[in-house]
Amino acid sequence: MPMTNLVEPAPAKLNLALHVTGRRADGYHLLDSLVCFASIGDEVHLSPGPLSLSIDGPFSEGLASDDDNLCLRAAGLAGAEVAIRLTKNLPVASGIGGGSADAAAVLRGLLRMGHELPADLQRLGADVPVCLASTPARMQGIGEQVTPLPTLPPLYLVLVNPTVALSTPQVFAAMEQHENPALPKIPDFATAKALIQWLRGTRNDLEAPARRLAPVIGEVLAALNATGAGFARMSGSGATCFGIFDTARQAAEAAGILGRHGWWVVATELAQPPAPG
Ligand SMILES: C[C@@](CO)(OP(=O)(O)O)[C@H](O)COP(=O)(O)OP(=O)(O)OC[C@H]1O[C@@H](n2ccc(N)nc2=O)[C@H](O)[C@@H]1O
Ligand SMILES: Nc1ncnc2c1ncn2[C@@H]1O[C@H](COP(=O)(O)OP(=O)(O)O)[C@@H](O)[C@H]1O
Repeated sequence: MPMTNLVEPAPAKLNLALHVTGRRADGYHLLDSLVCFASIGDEVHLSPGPLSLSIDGPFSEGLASDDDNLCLRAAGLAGAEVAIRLTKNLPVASGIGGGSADAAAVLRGLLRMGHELPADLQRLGADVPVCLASTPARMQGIGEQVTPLPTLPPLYLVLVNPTVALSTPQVFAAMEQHENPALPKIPDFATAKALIQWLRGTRNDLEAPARRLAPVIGEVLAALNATGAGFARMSGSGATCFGIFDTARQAAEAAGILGRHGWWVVATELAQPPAPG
């Protein structure tokens, strides 16, 4: 039965590993990425009505509710008349898929309201297909090949953004080496330790160019390591970095210490899969 007013979470996307394996003739890059989703995220509220968007939340300032907003673009592509309220909890242009996660949440909500998924989701953004399911996946191609993975072990995460917005195209353009090896075989991870061990054999190929554009990323990674992260890396095109901690308590304590830098800091865990239907 189609639903009317509803709320859809838009979980933050994390690229636990991100290899750039080539570049297409149109300039888009081929990726091989282990992607997961955090319980922190934006929130999308949908209700029937003429197409409209209002934005609230800690990062609403500086994000226009105009036709370029990915929420409106997603609803427009689906041909839906819907009133959208976006609660923007995630920093904008920060490598954790905020815009793509929002677009995917609007599309999930519209599905629940009885609409159909539009063709060619990638017109909205390379990350939209993986954000649609918001469950752990291997992402390949330019983002259109999404292979779901088994559930990951519990992860106690701290996300840190030094409040520097990085433009995704600029970070790709600053890469020096576009052809890098693919990810090693992804096993079924029984524990966080096993996952970390595997991550040590992988990279984020966008980290070096992002650090050249925003050297503070190096400080963030050093600070995560200094507060006891078992593993720390930048996500996507940055500048948000994640640390993996042994326990929720250690993550919360580290977040308290890291918050003193004046950065955006949050302790979080992996997202629960979205409710079916
Ligand atoms: C790098 C990644 C990794 O997950 O994450 P973010 O840093 O954006 O979170 C994504 O591929 C980003 O996805 P998304 O932010 O949706 O990118 P899009 O809007 O489609 O593309 C923005 C620009 O990034 C470059 N781009 C994007 C994806 C890709 N596979 N190759 C590219 O070269 C292109 O210059 C493109 O014009
Ligand atoms: N709903 C939205 N949330 C965030 N950014 C949006 C949204 N709609 C459009 N954008 C635009 O998309 C760009 C990329 O933002 P975002 O998706 O947050 O970053 P990233 O791709 O690095 O994860 C921003 O510069 C912003 O202007």
